[in-house]
Amino acid sequence: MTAPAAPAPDEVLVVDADRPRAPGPRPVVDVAVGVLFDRDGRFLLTTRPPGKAYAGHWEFPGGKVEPGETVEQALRRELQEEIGVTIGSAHPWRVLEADYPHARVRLHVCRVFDWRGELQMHEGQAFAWQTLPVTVTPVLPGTWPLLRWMAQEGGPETAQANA
Ligand SMILES: Nc1nc2c([nH]c(=O)n2[C@H]2C[C@H](O)[C@@H](COP(=O)(O)OP(=O)(O)OP(=O)(O)O)O2)c(=O)[nH]1
Repeated sequence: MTAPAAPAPDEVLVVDADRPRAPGPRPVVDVAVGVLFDRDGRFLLTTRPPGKAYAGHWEFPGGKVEPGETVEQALRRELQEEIGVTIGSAHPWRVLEADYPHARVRLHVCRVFDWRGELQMHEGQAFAWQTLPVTVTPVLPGTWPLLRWMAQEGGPETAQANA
């Protein structure tokens, strides 16, 4: 069975362009990212755990898609593993390609309105429920475009209506 074609990105971002990359073509790593809303229309940001690239930077929770997984399955697994919540539907929203010194990633950003469970930070992350403009710092470079898209699109009511 052939893998489904990769979706065209809505935007391509080069991060820290002055820092060296491995020479030659680099594989693109698929990442499932969740914009999780609470009942008050706030969204969740978490910090990148110690030991990872850009540790301590704020991002939307998520992680790499494993072979054979759909984006929704990957997001469900990652959110269970990392923050202890079980999600219902994940609504595909946008795709961002980010070229970092450590990796090239394709972020499949989904919106999640339906989830249950108590937040548990299993990897020692900090978390914050946020509205725009966000008050946490530093924000991961590859998270800024998502926040900009949210600002362009309006509040959570608009997000849910368009999901
Ligand atoms: N989760 C998440 N990742 C993001 C965002 N923006 C962004 O550029 N990224 C990038 C950073 C990383 O290069 C990549 C996510 O990979 P990761 O290493 O955190 O994934 P993972 O949890 O599966 O990690 P591991 O199993 O290798 O430890 O996506 C975002 O808002 N959320």
